[in-house]
Amino acid sequence: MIELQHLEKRYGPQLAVDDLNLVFPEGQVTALLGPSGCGKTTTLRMINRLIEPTGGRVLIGGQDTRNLRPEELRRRIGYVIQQIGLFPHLNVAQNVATVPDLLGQDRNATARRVDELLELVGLDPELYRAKKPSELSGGQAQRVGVARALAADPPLLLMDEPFGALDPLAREHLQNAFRAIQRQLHKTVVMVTHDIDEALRLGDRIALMNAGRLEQFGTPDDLITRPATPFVREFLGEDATLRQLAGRTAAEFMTPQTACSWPTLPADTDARTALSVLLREGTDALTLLRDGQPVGELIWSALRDAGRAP
Ligand SMILES: Nc1ncnc2c1ncn2[C@@H]1O[C@H](COP(=O)(O)OP(=O)(O)OP(=O)(O)O)[C@@H](O)[C@H]1O
Repeated sequence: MIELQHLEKRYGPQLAVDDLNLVFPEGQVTALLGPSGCGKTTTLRMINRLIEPTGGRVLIGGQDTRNLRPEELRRRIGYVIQQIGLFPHLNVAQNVATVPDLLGQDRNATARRVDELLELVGLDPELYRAKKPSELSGGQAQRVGVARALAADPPLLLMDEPFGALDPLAREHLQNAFRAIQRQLHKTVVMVTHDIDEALRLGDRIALMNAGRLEQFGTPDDLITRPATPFVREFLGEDATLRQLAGRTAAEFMTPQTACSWPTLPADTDARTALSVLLREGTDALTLLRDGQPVGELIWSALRDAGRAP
């Protein structure tokens, strides 16, 4: 568990992070969401001491991080950034093995682990193990970055816009891969994003920040249906998907289907509520009912695509 207590970062007169108090739940993904410049990255980097706070403290497993050496701390915490930072002269396997090698772990065990991780992120080890970063697409390099962060099996993972700079299709693939990995590994993840859609889809919890302060901490459902402040309502209101769903029913987005394969919901439920139920259930679809009978399937992508330009 990671706990921020009165965390503060001051740059001259400016407070980039202002008295932030937060507990990131164990085994869950928390999305740090908010507009550009609100302090998301600064907050993330204070957790692994890439940035030193000017006030307050960070506790990891109850231990004050000021009492740990920064290098030691960083080895225990996986870190994924958008500019992946793979070592260009090392091949994929060597990149993934960086931390286990640094820790002097058994070479054979590491080689097996590298292959497992490459499979987990959807890269065939036979094909990719020996490739150099320059031979990878952006999406493949991001996958290697995720595998590398998982290689030392850290209980904590910090991710800064990990799927940014990818085209929408590659981004969605990698988001799905991440969801599948997380279902298996249950890491405690803090993920910075400015993308509402991504925070709703991947976050078990969302911490919405504004000007260095916390506006709301809650489940995606909490933020959509119970915004704590006008800022939260307005920020989520900017999301194209949520805007398109306003005033419409779930039935308008369903595909006819008489089988009952998913959690159920009445077909005349309003579409925003249906979205929040989908997020809460963590499934890809819901079965819609009329008079207790299945009439259709509401798939996540149908709701999301409502907000995308044709
Ligand atoms: N080294 C620095 N010196 C001075 N000001 C800084 C420094 N780093 C960040 N800031 C300021 O602190 C504030 C928070 O920056 P931060 O990078 O944490 O925001 P962010 O929410 O991650 O933004 P973005 O989504 O654009 O990356 C910004 O106003 C930024 O200009």
